[in-house]
Amino acid sequence: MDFKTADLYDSHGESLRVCEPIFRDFGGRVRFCGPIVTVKCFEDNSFVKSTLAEPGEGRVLVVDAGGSLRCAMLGDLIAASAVEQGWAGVILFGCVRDSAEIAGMPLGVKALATNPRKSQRRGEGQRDIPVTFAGVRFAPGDQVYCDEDGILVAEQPLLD
Ligand SMILES: O=C([O-])CC(=O)C(=O)O
Repeated sequence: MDFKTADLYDSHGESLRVCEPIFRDFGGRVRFCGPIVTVKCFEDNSFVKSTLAEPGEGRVLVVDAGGSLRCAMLGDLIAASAVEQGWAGVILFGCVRDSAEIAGMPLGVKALATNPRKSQRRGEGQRDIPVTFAGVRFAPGDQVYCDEDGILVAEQPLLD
């Protein structure tokens, strides 16, 4: 997968949605892209766990976790399940934990920060709805492109 977000921006300009630069990279892959699947949840990672246990088929899970810094929505076990199932990555508007292990995994992970506290699982959340954070709307089926410079969202695939 050979692309740079800066070059994609130069080619496609403001037809792309450009995320505000609030994310850090935690995964072993920094450059990743794919069709978007969405989850919306708050301090409850039930839907993150169940979605990443399904076949990923190279898609990217975008999690609107409300920007909470109070607990982690993704740890090494769920991240390992995402790798096993073939997800390209996770963009998480929230926190991760087990960051040392996640850094060694072939998975893209962009999130806000780390927190050792785990979330509660009450089975609450929503799936496959448009979500908005970091100044950008992420709709299921949109394409997302991530690298060390940031995150771009497009309505159509940009690469061959
Ligand atoms: O289980 C959780 O809630 C998060 C976690 O630590 C893991 O994925 O290993």
